[in-house]
Amino acid sequence: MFRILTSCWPRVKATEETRRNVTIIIIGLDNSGKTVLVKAFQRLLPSRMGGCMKPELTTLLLDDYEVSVYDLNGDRNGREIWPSYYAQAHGLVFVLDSSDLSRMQEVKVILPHLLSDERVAGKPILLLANKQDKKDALLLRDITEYLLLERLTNKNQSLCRVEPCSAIKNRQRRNHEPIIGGLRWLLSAIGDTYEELCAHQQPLPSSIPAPKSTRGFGEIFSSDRYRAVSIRFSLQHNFTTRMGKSKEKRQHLGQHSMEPRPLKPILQKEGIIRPKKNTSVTFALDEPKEEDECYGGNGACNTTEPGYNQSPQLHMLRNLFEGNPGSVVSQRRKDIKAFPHNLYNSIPILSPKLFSHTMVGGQKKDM
Ligand SMILES: Nc1nc2c(ncn2[C@@H]2O[C@H](COP(=O)(O)OP(=O)(O)OP(=O)(O)O)[C@@H](O)[C@H]2O)c(=O)[nH]1
Ligand SMILES: [Mg+2]
Repeated sequence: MFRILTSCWPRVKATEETRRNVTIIIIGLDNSGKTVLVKAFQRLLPSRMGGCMKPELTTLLLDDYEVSVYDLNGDRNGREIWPSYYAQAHGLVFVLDSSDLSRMQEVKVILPHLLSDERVAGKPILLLANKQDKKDALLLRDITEYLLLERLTNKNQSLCRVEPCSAIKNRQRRNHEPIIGGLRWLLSAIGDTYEELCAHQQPLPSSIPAPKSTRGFGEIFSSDRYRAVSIRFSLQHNFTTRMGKSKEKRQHLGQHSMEPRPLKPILQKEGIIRPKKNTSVTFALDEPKEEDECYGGNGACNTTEPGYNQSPQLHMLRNLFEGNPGSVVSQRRKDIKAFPHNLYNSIPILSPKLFSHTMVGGQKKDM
């Protein structure tokens, strides 16, 4: 017995030595399901709680990573302290409640601020579209279109993957494959630029500032949900508002006294909500041209490989609207692999600076 243990020890030690320490933060509006998700991770993976000093901290082991996960509150006060954690995080998980249409606009306002923060820009982000078990849950393609995710992630150079999930879906492990798969993707995206991310990492401030009562990030964006849904948008207009007010003013949602309007009928009217169908939607984007690859600056492509003789925009659009199932994209086209699960849709979005424009509603829009 002793001999068996001693022979195993070098291997365990080697694993510990090669294990990478990664910090991620889990954020999103209050009630989106962050804590339930963390509990699911704790059930599914070897884990350690942060103890009484840091109740928001959980440590997970997955693959070659030891992951410190901070579950941050999403209410108004909680949002004020998110920024204290940005510089320490290697990557982010943003959780949204796919069924809470009345708060989608809040998410839409928060995300650009989050992704453009200099402590966040360029870091990989996993967006978990939670509560897919609810019958009103929005489809992934509607969420990504509405939140302008492709544009946002390109602009801020952040790799982003959107994963539909249900944190409370019954407890069998296979039902949680989307969240484990999503976490794996996040870790591997972090692993690809680990040294660079570590070089910019800063430790948590010794004391996290208490939320101020002055008007801050949390207050601007967490104002009452019915005001938030009064913003109108349309696919044709790239979801910009039509209120004729200045951009800055439009972002301060609370300033408008428009009648609250339910979001779902607007989405339906604008053709954004399509019949519910669990088809997969995948973006497949290339990195900028390498010597031996196609898609030069002029968009020309000489390869004869099947499926590669189309512009990246068209390819992306085809995947988006024809719902090519079952493919997943890693950072380069040549690394595209079979998608490991088919329980839910998935939209991995890869966004090195690739496009000067995007296709929305069949129209070319400048970025
Ligand atoms: N139907 C359904 N309910 C869920 C799911 N995930 C979480 N919930 C419920 O949503 C509510 C909020 O979940 P929490 O995990 O506490 O939300 P949170 O994001 O941590 O909220 P804050 O800590 O306040 O920011 C709870 O009642 C959960 O049971 C899900 O996938 N489906
Ligand atoms: Mg919570």
